[in-house]
Amino acid sequence: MASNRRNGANTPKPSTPIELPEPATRPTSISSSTPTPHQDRDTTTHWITALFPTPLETLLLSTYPALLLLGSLFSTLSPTTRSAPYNPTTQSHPPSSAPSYFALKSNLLNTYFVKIAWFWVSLAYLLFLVVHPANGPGLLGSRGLVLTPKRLRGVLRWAIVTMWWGGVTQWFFGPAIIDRGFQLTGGACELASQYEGTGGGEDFVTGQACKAVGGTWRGGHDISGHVFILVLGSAFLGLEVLPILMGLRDERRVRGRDGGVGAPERELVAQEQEGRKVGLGLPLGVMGLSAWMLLMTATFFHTWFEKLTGLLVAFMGIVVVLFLPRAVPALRDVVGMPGI
Ligand SMILES: CCCCC/C=C\C/C=C\C/C=C\C/C=C\CCCC(=O)SCCNC(=O)CCNC(=O)[C@H](O)C(C)(C)COP(=O)(O)OP(=O)(O)OC[C@H]1O[C@@H](n2cnc3c(N)ncnc32)[C@H](O)[C@@H]1OP(=O)(O)O
Repeated sequence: MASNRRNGANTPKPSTPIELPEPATRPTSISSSTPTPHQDRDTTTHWITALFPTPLETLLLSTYPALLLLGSLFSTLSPTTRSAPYNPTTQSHPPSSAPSYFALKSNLLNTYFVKIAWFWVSLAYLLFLVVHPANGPGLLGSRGLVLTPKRLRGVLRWAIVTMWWGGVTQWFFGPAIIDRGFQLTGGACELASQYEGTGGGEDFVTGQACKAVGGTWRGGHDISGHVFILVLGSAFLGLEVLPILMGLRDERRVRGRDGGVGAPERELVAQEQEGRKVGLGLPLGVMGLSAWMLLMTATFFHTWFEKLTGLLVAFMGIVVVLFLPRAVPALRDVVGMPGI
């Protein structure tokens, strides 16, 4: 239904549509003109429908709530997990009675993947930008790296998503948004006895600082940082590479005048194929690991409400960077859209 409307079956076309080179998965025309009064209603409808995800994007985005539900359901139904003691303060099962290897905080994927997940997401995305031929002549080609507008806008979208990750988990003009939310909902640092009577628990305004002095970060709502970072990173990567995966935009393929592929062109085609493999391999790998760790997080850690808020805060960043520009031409002119 939504896709029919987006494809213009029922919606009158705005007067001066910008001709964007649209991949198959995008809305077909987006107006940048100032609406005249009689166009207001149509323009509003168009503005809203432009924000809707395409069917493929809906499929990608709905895997996140589905994985969270699946994990939560498994933890409720599995007799082993249900009967294992759970400590809400540490948000985990005590290691001595952990129902699975992935229920341990020290599991290898948690230590080397999730705990530094933004490094992996950034590496995968920046590599995709610099080697994949859909973004312009790439690092692996004999023509060398060309700084195309697509690459610059891609870096800008990454920078904005990175700022959202940083603001939510690291620093937001003081404590990060997760820590501020925890305190606003009544949470505080309960200090170990040796610190009592010194500065007081109020001195420790982040969960990390509190745990570092042996205190307990207790009482407020703690958004799941794991759900947040896994969803934000993998949805960003997924929505960025989807148009290239599905649209099969092959405009950089080099052909001779007769339409055939000659010897120098063959070399270029081989380089481009290498760029495609390397460029897409890491993002897809990071997405796969994220899906697995999201399932494990949903199964063994956090309450359902902490997982839900982690998901919603991640989606907020995705909507602003990847969906809002479709409806706001001024924003689109600056940050662009994936694949375009
Ligand atoms: C065209 C021009 C191109 C220009 C570019 C040029 C070249 C490009 C080429 C190459 C580029 C090369 C390099 C670029 C690469 C990078 C640049 C970017 C640099 C970086 O960017 S570098 C930053 C790295 N830095 C991170 O990336 C940190 C990520 N980190 C976090 O942001 C937090 O850490 C977070 C969100 C994870 C908070 O998490 P949290 O752990 O505190 O909180 P949560 O509420 O989720 O968990 C409560 C308790 O449950 C446990 N728990 C839950 N789920 C679990 C599970 N599934 N398994 C085991 N334990 C689990 C937890 O372990 C915790 O336990 P406990 O507190 O005791 O640890």
